[in-house]
Amino acid sequence: MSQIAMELINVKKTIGKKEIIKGLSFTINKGEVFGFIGPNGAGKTTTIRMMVGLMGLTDGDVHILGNSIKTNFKEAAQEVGAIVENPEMYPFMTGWQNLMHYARMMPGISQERLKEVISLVGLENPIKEKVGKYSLGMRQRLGIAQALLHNPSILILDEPTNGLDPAGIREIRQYIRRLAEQENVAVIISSHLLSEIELMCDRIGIIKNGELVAIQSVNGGVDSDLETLNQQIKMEVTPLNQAIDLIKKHHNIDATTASNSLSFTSEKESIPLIIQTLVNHNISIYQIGISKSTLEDKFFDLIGENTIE
Ligand SMILES: Nc1ncnc2c1ncn2[C@@H]1O[C@H](COP(=O)(O)OP(=O)(O)OP(=O)(O)O)[C@@H](O)[C@H]1O
Repeated sequence: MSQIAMELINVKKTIGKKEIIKGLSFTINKGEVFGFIGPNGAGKTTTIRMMVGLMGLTDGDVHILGNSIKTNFKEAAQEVGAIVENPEMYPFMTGWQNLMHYARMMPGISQERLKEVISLVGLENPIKEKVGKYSLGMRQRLGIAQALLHNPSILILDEPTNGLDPAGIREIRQYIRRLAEQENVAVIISSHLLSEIELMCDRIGIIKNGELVAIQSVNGGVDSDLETLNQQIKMEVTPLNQAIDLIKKHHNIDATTASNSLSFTSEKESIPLIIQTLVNHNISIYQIGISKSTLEDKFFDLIGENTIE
């Protein structure tokens, strides 16, 4: 069975004379959290509106579990749950009553399913309380529960962390990861704040001016089309200068120094080889620290801007 949940095939959108989306093609897998990132005005919301059928495509197609959104809209749409604008909730009704209200509009949603989605987003305790008393994070989770009622294979969230405090973001992150890992739901999240969603995504697609700039595996996945993040390595060694020369000579990497350490960036696969070179030349290694260069650095490199606002 195919692992592909959604496929964008050369999707284009022109509004008036302006080409807003200029031929986007990428796939999203089942059980994957995919971040859709770009500066304000890049075209994220427009793309998402097309993915969920709220807006027509000028050209190209979106396949959802193999069904074209153009020719098999009904089959495609029933596999998608989405929060595109802020979910409409009635503050004077309880969480349960709000969900019941939506469930009545859809055929075949059982009370069991309601309980299931409530537990998926961890709202068992406050579900009998009025939504007016909920925090923004709880309201977002209720919105996710609502979007999941009809058991879709794909959940699309446009800027789900907007306005949330760090604790709220952490909670959303937990439940989204759980959905992907336990329910095999493909989750697509858009954001212009990379640092907020970096930790919850498996892959990130960066969009700028309606074009895909890069697709990046967050944890350095094995997918061959994907560029993995370089590692930033810091080593405390002696003698320092000899170590720098050896790294340059044998691995063609320029290391820099700070106090009695050296640092450099390299692919993960090269790290053991570099260590071996140093050990073979009797360099004493006291400490090694490895950190990923942040996706934010990469993001700014790619879009060539210093700020995303
Ligand atoms: N109905 C429309 N008519 C004309 N231009 C539009 C329309 N909708 C969007 N645009 C333009 O298309 C571009 C992409 O907008 P979009 O809202 O998709 O970006 P975004 O990446 O979601 O940005 P944000 O992070 O600000 O939500 C912008 O330049 C916007 O001005």
